[in-house]
Amino acid sequence: MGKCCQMVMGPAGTGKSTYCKIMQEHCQNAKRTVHVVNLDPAAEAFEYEVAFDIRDLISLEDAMEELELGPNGGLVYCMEYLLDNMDWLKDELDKFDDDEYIIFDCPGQVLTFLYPDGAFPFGVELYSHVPVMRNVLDQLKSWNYNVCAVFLLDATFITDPAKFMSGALLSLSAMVQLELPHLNVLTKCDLADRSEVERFLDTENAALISMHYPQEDEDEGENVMDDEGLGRGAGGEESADVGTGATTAQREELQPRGRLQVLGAQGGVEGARRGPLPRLARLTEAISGVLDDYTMVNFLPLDIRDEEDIALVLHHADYIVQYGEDLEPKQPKDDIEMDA
Ligand SMILES: Nc1nc2c(ncn2[C@@H]2O[C@H](COP(=O)(O)OP(=O)(O)OP(=O)(O)O)[C@@H](O)[C@H]2O)c(=O)[nH]1
Repeated sequence: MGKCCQMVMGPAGTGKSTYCKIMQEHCQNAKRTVHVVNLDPAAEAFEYEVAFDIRDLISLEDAMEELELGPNGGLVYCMEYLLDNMDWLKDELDKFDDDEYIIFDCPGQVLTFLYPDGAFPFGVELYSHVPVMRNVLDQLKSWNYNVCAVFLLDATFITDPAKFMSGALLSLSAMVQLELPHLNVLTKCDLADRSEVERFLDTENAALISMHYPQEDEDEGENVMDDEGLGRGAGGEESADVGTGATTAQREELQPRGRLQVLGAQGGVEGARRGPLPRLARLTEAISGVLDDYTMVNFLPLDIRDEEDIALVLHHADYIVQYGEDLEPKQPKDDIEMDA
């Protein structure tokens, strides 16, 4: 049987370590061996049985202290250090038998700033903007590992489809950059209403977006964005920030820059509550339409209290990495009894 592994990734706090723990327990109960490896140099504690730990090679704390780096630079440095020391990883992996199944608990994104309501972490995109994770994965593949990316997103995101969609785009960018077979999992389903989760997953993104942010009558003063992403009325005058009464400079400080604006914030915290500007809402809807049309990002729900959910996620991952393909088919129990 070939070597198989899952790379468990996703934004910070989406439940990567918890996923590894419940998969390990599930497999132990099924008398199946999996090894969980910690590849997060920022990890503090985890509840699974760790096979080996990147922090024995380098930890984020040491990198930040010794090189006077911030958390983003420190994390990228640690992963590059791993890449320079792949013989360490190879030596550790070689201690396992050839047919062992490994689950890698990968780093989350570093928090550099927060979405206006404080819930969505964005930062250095280790999986899409720097090549280091891709290079680590290429090495694993060259050592004959069948690799599956398991990308986790928090079910509580479904309360805001635009936020959920930005998470789906993160998953998509990881898919594009890593070029790995990919499984998307919606974690923490125990915290959400199950029927709501099912309804959400069955509804197309574009429909969700338009339900959540109904379009206003755009003839009545369409907003447009200038180069700096500040809202202006149709006549070109700068729109007042009704929610906060903030000055332009204050609003600029409140507003996250770049792609976040595409997904909808106008005028800081209050603006984010009001929803996106009409033009941005149309863009968000168009992007979600593309995701729908090409069935690019689908999620499997995971409630960690539900063994069927856990088994189904594992089954999909096994299928992707072709785990057990060359196992001898088991004799059905009835046949064994009849033989005896
Ligand atoms: N209710 C519930 N809480 C969860 C679940 N998964 C994770 N959590 C909680 O969410 C928090 C973060 O979980 P972790 O498993 O540490 O998440 P992570 O993605 O490994 O976090 P980082 O390594 O910091 O990126 C912890 O307080 C967990 O107890 C879940 O399925 N249900």
